[in-house]
Amino acid sequence: IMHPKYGVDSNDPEHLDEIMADIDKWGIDIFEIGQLTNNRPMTTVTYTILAKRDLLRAFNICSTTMLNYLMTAEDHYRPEVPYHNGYHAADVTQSCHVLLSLPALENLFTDLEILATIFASCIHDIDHPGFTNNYFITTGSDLALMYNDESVLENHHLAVAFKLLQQTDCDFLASLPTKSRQILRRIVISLVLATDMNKHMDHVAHLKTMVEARKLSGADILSQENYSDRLLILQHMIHCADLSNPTKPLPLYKKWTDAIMEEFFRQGDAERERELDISPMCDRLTATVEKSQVGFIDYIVHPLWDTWAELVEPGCREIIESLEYNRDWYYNAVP
Ligand SMILES: COc1ccc(/C(C)=N\OCC(=O)N2C[C@H](C)O[C@@H](C)C2)cc1OC1CCCC1
Ligand SMILES: [Zn+2]
Repeated sequence: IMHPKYGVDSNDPEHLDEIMADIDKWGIDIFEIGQLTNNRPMTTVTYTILAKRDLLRAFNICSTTMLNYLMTAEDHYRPEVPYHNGYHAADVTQSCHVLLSLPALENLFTDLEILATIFASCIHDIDHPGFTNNYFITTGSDLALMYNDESVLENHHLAVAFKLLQQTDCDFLASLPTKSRQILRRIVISLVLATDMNKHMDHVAHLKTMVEARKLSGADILSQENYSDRLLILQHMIHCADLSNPTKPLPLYKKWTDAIMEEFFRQGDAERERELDISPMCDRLTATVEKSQVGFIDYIVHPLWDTWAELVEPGCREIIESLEYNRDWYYNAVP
């Protein structure tokens, strides 16, 4: 069967063609893609990237099965959640796609590792309820009970994503040899668990150590051999993509900020309602949005991207410049 060019139908195919021409570029407008595809940004972006990278052919993946899985997965993101919905999944997937194409990483990863990274990105927040791990732990939720308070949401995203493969005509990995399936599953689990903010500091430290060690030994940081180093780079990559909003063109970044703040404020409303302590930055009555973004960039996003930039230099100089421009904009916007 023939499928639409980007896997989904559009109310304005010419306009979609124009936008999708930028699929390899940092700063593509994910919101516009969603509007042109009846809220299917994740399916559109992921299918286009897999097809463009020839991964469907490389692994003999049937397009219909792939689209069945992607649509079903996208249906398991919650549209009523302001930030952690299908738009964020599409954004992180497309961002990883661009980072995978950085010159410094050329020929480093196998097709299976690339397929695993794209798959992990598009499902990494699936069925996200719009509250933080801490909220589920503090309120003694079933989810926290299920996962013993350890990376609660990230474990849930993985369980949901792999369970969906069992739905009729959704197992796009059916044609992979068992060994490949096992390797892919291991990488996907490792990458989604790496998006847990609790692991952030360890991550940055671990990558810094690796970069320093490689510099001292004079070895080419990005040579093929070491599997665990390649996995570490992919973990850092998806974490960078997950925290890439402040590095995007300002109009997009501001939309992401509005979305995350509304999501955090709804959590704050629930905490106020339940007479719990209101989490940091979650109180809509006292929040300082601009100041919080400056702190987020200075303490979390900039150090993360600085470490990444050292690894792939000079590949993400523009991204860092955009981050620093945006930081100054929010700094000057502080009332
Ligand atoms: C565009 O802005 C954001 C985009 C994404 C996020 C997410 C999903 N996680 O980010 C890390 C996080 O949740 N943190 C853990 C703890 C709540 O302390 C924080 C400083 C960092 C947060 C964004 O901004 C936040 C941070 C400053 C105001 C709201
Ligand atoms: Zn995420």
